Order: sequence, then C-alpha cells, then structure tokens
Amino acid sequence: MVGMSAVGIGVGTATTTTVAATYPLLLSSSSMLGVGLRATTSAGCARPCFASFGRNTLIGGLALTGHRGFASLPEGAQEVGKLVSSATEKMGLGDNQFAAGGFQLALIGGILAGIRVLGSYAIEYFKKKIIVTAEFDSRDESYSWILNWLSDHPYSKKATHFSVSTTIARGAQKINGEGGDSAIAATYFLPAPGLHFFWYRNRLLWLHRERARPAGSTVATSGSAVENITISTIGRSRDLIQSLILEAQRKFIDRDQSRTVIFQADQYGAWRRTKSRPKRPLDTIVMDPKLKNYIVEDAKEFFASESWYAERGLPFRRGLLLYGSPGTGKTSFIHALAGELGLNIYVVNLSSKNLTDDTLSELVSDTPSRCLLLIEDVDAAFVQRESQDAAKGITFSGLLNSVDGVSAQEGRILCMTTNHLERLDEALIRPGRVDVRAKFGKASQLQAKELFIKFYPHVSGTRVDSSVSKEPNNNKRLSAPSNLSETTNYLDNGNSTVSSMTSPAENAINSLSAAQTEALATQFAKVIPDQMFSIAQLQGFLMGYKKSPELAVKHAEKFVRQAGSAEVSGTAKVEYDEETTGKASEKQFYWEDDEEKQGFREEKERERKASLK
Ligand SMILES: Nc1ncnc2c1ncn2[C@@H]1O[C@H](COP(=O)(O)OP(=O)(O)OP(=O)(O)O)[C@@H](O)[C@H]1O
Repeated sequence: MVGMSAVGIGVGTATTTTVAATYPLLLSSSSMLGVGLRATTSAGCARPCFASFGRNTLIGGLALTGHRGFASLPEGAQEVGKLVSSATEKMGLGDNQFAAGGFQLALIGGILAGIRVLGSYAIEYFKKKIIVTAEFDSRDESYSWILNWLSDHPYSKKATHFSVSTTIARGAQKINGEGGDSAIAATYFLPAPGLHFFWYRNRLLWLHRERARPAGSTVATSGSAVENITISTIGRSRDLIQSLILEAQRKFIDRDQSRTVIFQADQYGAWRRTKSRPKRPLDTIVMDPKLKNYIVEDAKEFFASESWYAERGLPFRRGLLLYGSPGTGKTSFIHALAGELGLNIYVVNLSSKNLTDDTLSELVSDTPSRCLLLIEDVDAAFVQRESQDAAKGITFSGLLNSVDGVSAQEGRILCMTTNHLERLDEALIRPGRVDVRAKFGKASQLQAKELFIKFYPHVSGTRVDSSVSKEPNNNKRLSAPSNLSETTNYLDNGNSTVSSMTSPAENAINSLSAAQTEALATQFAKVIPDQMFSIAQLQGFLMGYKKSPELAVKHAEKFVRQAGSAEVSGTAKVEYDEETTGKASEKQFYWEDDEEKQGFREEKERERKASLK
C-alpha cells in the first residue's frame, strides 16, 4: 500500500486472479496517479472476480469494462465510466488496450483521491462547526492542570480502564498518603489512554488520551513518551471547555497555595516546573532579625509600588544579592522569602552548557510578572568558562542584557547568590541591577543558641522533630565542605549508622521543659566560637544527635576541637586568618581530593566510635 502522494503501479495480467489481487493494491492506495496495464480477461469473468474487493471492485470494474460498455454497472458508476472512456478516446489511446487501461486507472485513482481529500476536508469542516475541542500536551503545564482536575473527577474514580500514577506533574507529588501516612506513596487514578465519555455541568464530553511513542522506539516509555489529551463536546461555543480549563487551573494553583514551586530551564530553553516544596517559614532561618525584616519588608514594598515606579519611568524590577560563606543560609532564605511573599522561584543555572545569551534573554522575559528569579553562584559561571570552552554558554554582557535589558520581565525580584563577592564585576552589582546587598556570615553564639532551640523544639512536654529534621535531604553537600560537616553528613546519610552508634537510651525522646532546653542551648552556644562555623555545619553536627540535646552539648567541645585539629591530621586543609582572629577565614575548609575525604571520614568515625565506648 502506498501513501496519498505516491504513485501506484499495478500490473494486470491475463488471469482474473491477478487482476483481483493487483487492482485493490493500486486503487486503495489513493494514489494521484495510477499506472497499469489493462487486464485482457473476458468481461464475463470480471464481475465475480471483483466481488470480494469492496469499493475497489467498482473502480476495477470501470477500468475493465470502460472500453466495452457499462450496462452491467450501477448508474452513477456508468456515468464515471463513460467519462473515463471518452477521456481515453480523446487522448487517442482507444486503440491501445494496455495504455488505455493504464490511463483509465490513473484517472480514476486521481478522481478517487480527490474525492477522498475533499471528503476529509468536508468532514473536518463540519467537525469544527459542531464540535469544540481543546488539546493539551504533556510538555505544557496546562497538562498538569487537566490531570489534576481529572484525578478528582468522579469519572476517574469509577472508570474501569484507568491508569495509576504517583505524580501528575514533575515535582507535584500529592501531599498525603491518604490517612496522613507519609510512608505510603500518594496515588492518582486517571483515565487510561483511549477514549472516555464523562459528564461535566450536565453536558456530555469526551476525552481522548494518547501516548506517543518516542521516535525509533517500539515501546512507549513513560520517561520520554509525550502524551496528549483532547477534550471535546458538541456545540459551537467554547465557554464550557474554557470554564473547565479555568476550573482546572484554579484547582491546581490552589493546591500549590501552601507550597513553593520551583521552575528550571529545560534543554529547549523553556521554563519547566521541577519541584514544589512546602513553604519554608521565615522563622526557620537563623539570621540577624533586623536584616531578615529589612529584606522582607523591602520586597513587600516593592510589589506594592508598581505605580510609583511607573510614574517615575523606572523599570519595575528589584535586585537582591546575598553573599557569604557556603552553608550560611542564602538559598534557604530565598526559599523562605518566596514562601512569605507567595511567589514561585525560577532558577537559572548559568553553568548550563545549553544556555546561550538568547535563551537566557528569552527565559528571563518569559518569567511571570510576580516571581523570584534566582541565579545561584553567580560568580562561578564565568570563572569555569574561562578554563573551558569560551565559545559555549553565555557571555557576561549577555547576562547583563538579560537581567535588565529592554525585554527583561517587569515585576520580578532578581536574587543572586555568591560565595565570593570580590569576584563579581562591578557592572553586575551596580545599583539598579542590585538594590540590596546582604552578607550572610558564620554563626554568632547567639545564632548557635537560636539554632539549638529551633532544632529541639518542645511541644507539650514531648520532643518533636524540628522542621529542619523533617527534611531529610536538607543537609545538602556544601560546595566547600568542612571536615566536620563531612563527618556528620556521612553519618546522617545512613540512618542505620547513626542508630547503631547510639544506644537506645540516646534515642529515647526526652521531654525537657522549655527552660531546660534553653539552658542546654546556652551551654552549647558558649562552646561554639563566634563566627567559626556556618549554620549548615552546626546543623550537620546536631543531626548526629537528633533526639538527644544533652549529648549534643556533651560532644560540642570535641566537635570544636576536631575542627581545629583538621589541619594537624593532614587530611584536610584549613585556611586560617591567623593575623586577625586565629579562626578559619571566609574561605573555609576544602579538600584536596576524594581519597583524602574518604580517609578523613574513616579516621573521624574511628575516633567517634572510640569516644562512645
Ligand atoms: N541561617 C540559616 N538558618 C537556617 N538553616 C540554615 C541556615 N544556614 C544554613 N542552613 C541550613 O544549611 C543547609 C544549607 O543552607 P543553604 O543552602 O541555604 O546555604 P547557602 O548559603 O545557600 O550555601 P551555598 O553558598 O553553598 O549555596 C540547609 O539545610 C539549611 O537549612
């Protein structure tokens, strides 16, 4: 079988069997041009032979009988036959039976194809006139709205052909196990691929869900398969389906009310929702309360003063630069700020090889008008690039143009973070691009105390896990980790290791009074030198004693001592700013290579085990 535009070539022979086998091939191909040799079978034999080939029989019959008369064919077909026959005569092919047959078939094929094409256009036209259809593609966010909406629709709960999914959008997991059991993965029941009919506002709608196979694959894999949903109804007005879409969108947004959604650029340079997290309360961030308050109020005021900016012809944009050592809470604060302001975060990774000046500019202009645009480690992209392929990725001027060029989106706050303020070009952080600069320093003793109290919150005489410890992966690997955070990260990464190293008594949930907790926090803070550790390091240490604040206090001194002895051990390098404080400087600890890291971990673990004996 050949396609619509192909040329069909049929070869008829003297036997009726071959004619029957050949003509369907030729004629059902819808070819615009059919070339064939006319069968030289007897007229009497032709009709029974074609009987089993449906409508091709008629065409075959026309071709065969066109030269001899059409008495035995239906009236309409006779007319077409006569037309074909007279065209053949006019072409002067009447005497050559083979050429005439071929020409007739070509003509008939053309007419048939034309009728088909016109027919399908007509059907499409009438479909559009009486059926309203909306289409959703899994590469677009609206697809998640529809899946979310469908998962709650009564039809999905009773459909006998349904699919089960644990997620309806990347990063949009259901927030339960039903019954609140977070250990049970949440599930969505959705109409399976295929055709489904359901009711919406007393009108019948039908839904077609289709899963496209990735090119070159015979199996539709969920990872790469593109899905497509169409929802249709009879009528000429789009109102019903539009209101369904709006309802689905609202529902989806509502369910994100208590969450911060994070978007990242995909390989095509378009924003893609990657995850959503419960909003992080601002009071989980340990930092100078004045600074915290200043930034939050500044952001609120910014969003409330659009007309003020417009009246003065100023671009309605705000820039925030957070700088300081790794693990001091810059990223965490931005998440908390987004939660406080009810904004989503759009993250740009400047080191991405897929990012060019053009895609960055497009991404920035595609951000919604109220959001936080986050560029982390803004210094890193250009430093790395110098040593790699300078032709790849974005340029510095491309970055400048994107963040405040003419096409840059208005109404957003650009947040940049860096561990190295001194490496940033003045042009990038000049007023107008960066309006607020905030330094995130190492923990003061006061902050160490605050962290301790937050880490061991106290509810009705029973200790509960802090919000920090509810996020098991929040103890993310630092880009320049210290010896100590490495040790505790290591312990924290394997819960079994932690519990095997702590006695049942240590795991018992204590019920200290608030005053007792505060007293322990004060003891802890006294031991922790001012501005020596980042909050992440202290948090990493406390993670080793999740349920035992007393033990945390007991081991704190050793923790500090070990930090100081890291250089002596020769396994980690520590840069000291001896002249001034004798404490680790901003540059903090760094490791030579992985082997050193591993060796150090093992040594620390041995020491730790020995101390617990
Ligand atoms: N000031 C803080 N208050 C509360 N938690 C903090 C603070 N600083 C760090 N943490 C905790 O330490 C971890 C790392 O913090 P975060 O990623 O925010 O640091 P950062 O300054 O952005 O680090 P980097 O510069 O390496 O990206 C998180 O789990 C976070 O909860």
